[in-house]
Amino acid sequence: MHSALTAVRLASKLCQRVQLQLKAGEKTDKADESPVTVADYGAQALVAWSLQRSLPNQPFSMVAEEDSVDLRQPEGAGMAARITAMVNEVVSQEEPGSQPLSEADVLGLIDTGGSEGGSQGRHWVLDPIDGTRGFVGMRQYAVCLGLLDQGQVVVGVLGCPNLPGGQIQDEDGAGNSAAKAGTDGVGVIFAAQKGAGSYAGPLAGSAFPRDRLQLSDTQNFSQIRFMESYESKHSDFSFTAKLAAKLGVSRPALRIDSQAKYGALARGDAAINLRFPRPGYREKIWDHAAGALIVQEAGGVISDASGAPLDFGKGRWLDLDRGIVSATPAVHAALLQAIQEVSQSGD
Ligand SMILES: Nc1ncnc2c1ncn2[C@@H]1O[C@H](COP(=O)(O)O)[C@@H](O)[C@H]1OP(=O)(O)O
Ligand SMILES: [Mg+2]
Ligand SMILES: [Mg+2]
Ligand SMILES: [Mg+2]
Repeated sequence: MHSALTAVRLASKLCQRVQLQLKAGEKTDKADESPVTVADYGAQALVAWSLQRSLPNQPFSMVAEEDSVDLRQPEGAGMAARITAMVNEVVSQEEPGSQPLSEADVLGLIDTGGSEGGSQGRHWVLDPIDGTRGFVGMRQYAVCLGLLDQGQVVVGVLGCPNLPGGQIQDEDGAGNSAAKAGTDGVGVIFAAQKGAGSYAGPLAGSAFPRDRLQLSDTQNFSQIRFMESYESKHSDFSFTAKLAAKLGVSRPALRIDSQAKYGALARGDAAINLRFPRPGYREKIWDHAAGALIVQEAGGVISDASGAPLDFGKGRWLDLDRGIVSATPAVHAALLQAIQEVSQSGD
């Protein structure tokens, strides 16, 4: 757990610096049209560097989102140099006097994320920046690190540099319009260990997060609200609006990017998190592993749209029925019922 916290904090530091300096043109779009920035790559390299340094005698396997293929093309050379410089800036602060990493070292670190994972052995699961669109748009994003042991998530850590430390009250108070990283009380780290609970605390500093998260269940649908993606292309807002109406949830949706939603759910900012991507979209394990454990250890429930638990031991992808839903237990049960009814009604 200590190594995961350290790795996420270092990567978050790099992301915060890059977000402050974001320049147009330093973003590429992958084949699936999702953006990727110097910070996505840099954060992935730093997490690999930090974990290997903290745990030198353990076999290292990591399932992570990015790879260095585009950076090894001639067009990627400038970006690779910039990433190497960013990574070295953080490394030299962490380990003063150390030999700087070469570009080849950094590309090699990024490529340690190519593991297939699975139901055997231990594998780190990393999304170096979840919510890259939020990152580029100066909204929410999260550095997400999980540890799989025999196919089960046993550790989950989320670094959320732009998340307010207190509960989000109003819909646009979610840091969506103004990233205030570094200002007082902004920046939260969530951590969970299987069987040992979920905790939240300040991202800054190095203290173990101390606030134990325990969800209180409710059936009061007129009071609760749900969360969903900020990006309409990531989830079907018309379906979620029908679900909310069916449940009697009248408060407007809280729309924020990334797995910061899972942290927000675990601390009670909202009672439901809904995600219904377009048909054919394949969910990846790094988009949910850390957040799922944080929700479960706080007393929440997460499943696919049919109620089946998520199986993180099947490789890089999740195999599931339509969407992913998480909520407090009684609300989750009502939600599954509502999903069936709204799907059957066909309107
Ligand atoms: N077309 C898509 N549909 C659904 N999710 C997507 C799509 N493209 C990228 N994502 C991923 O969805 C997650 C963001 O969800 P949300 O909108 O709820 O924050 C991210 O992991 C993002 O990837 P990435 O990690 O590259 O940002
Ligand atoms: Mg991406
Ligand atoms: Mg992601
Ligand atoms: Mg990502």
